Amino acid sequence: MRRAAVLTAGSWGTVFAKVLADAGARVTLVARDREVADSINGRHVNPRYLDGVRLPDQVRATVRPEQALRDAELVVLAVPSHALRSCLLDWAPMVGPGAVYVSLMKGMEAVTSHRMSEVIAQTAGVGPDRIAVVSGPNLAREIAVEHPAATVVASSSAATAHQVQSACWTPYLRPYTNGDVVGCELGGAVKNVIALAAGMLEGMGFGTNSQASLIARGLAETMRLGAALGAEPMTFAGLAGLGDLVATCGSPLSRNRTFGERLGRGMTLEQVLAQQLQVAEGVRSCRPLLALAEGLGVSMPITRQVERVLYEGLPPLEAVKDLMSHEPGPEYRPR
Ligand SMILES: NC(=O)C1=CN([C@@H]2O[C@H](COP(=O)(O)OP(=O)(O)OC[C@H]3O[C@@H](n4cnc5c(N)ncnc54)[C@H](O)[C@@H]3O)[C@@H](O)[C@H]2O)C=CC1
Ligand SMILES: O=C(CO)COP(=O)(O)O
Repeated sequence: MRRAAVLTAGSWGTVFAKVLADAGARVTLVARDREVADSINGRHVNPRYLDGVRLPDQVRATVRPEQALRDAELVVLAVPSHALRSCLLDWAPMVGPGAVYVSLMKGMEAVTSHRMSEVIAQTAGVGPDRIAVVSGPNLAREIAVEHPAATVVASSSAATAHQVQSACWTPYLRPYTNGDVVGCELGGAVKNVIALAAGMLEGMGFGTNSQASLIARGLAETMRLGAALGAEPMTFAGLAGLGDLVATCGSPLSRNRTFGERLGRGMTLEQVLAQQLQVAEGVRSCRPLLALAEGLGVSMPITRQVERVLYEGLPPLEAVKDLMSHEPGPEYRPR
């Protein structure tokens, strides 16, 4: 039986632990809190992040990472992106020599603008053949109740991608492989910023044309950045690109969209943050994404306006007016 460690027991980590167990693995889920671990072991539920969903018996929980990592063939990482480097510095020495690292995360590191697979390679000291990324339209709560969905497993190693694909193929989750790690990670990180903007539009009362225009132009700026970084254009037409943008921008389950909606209704960043119990990755990722884009001479006007709303106090309606007043040009331009 395949052995997997999932760190940690937040929303997506808990649901992905269920996916792996339903696909036949023995899973150890690392919780930060003993109460959560006890509840998973005793009652098979994670009341803090996934109330009402029973986890399979093959999911066991611990608060001790070394217990989970000791014999894990798959090390699945689901922490907020800003915490990954410091977490892995602790965890990587406990990981066995042949284990594959699987990133579920959709964010960029502040200051370095590194993608999560880059942070894994640096801190764990492993080559790209031992890293895979899972991304796609995968709202945790829907996967938890087994609504059918598809996802992408990206790795530069086809063998690793296939290994992770077979580890997470269930009757309700259909994983496709993709060799384009850069494109899959960028799709996941940028869509969170665009979902913040989608929420703002919702909060201001705008309709479907506004949302669809945002999704299409958000995809355009994702693709420009991707092209500059050598990503495959077709990745953005797939699950980790358009698929995830549509899911996240359209769903009230999205934390990023909900965060944006509150800003659109007039709340301040501090007020929204005070209510936020789970991570909304776009809030921290928009700056490193912009820094990356600026360094490459790529224009990301929507991401820039989201940053202005978040960190410069620009009212969302002014951000919309600004975007609408730019001199209109051709629909596609490389930069
Ligand atoms: N929830 C979802 O629907 C999906 C989430 N993701 C991505 O998965 C990643 C994790 O998201 P969620 O599990 O949803 O987040 P969450 O907010 O529900 O859970 C975060 C987990 O990380 C732990 N944590 C929080 N701060 C930490 C720190 N400073 N150091 C170490 N651990 C810390 C928490 O205890 C919790 O176990 C994010 O990058 C997110 O974008 C990807 C696909 C779907
Ligand atoms: O990545 C997700 C769906 O694919 C989850 O989005 P949120 O983090 O906005 O909830």
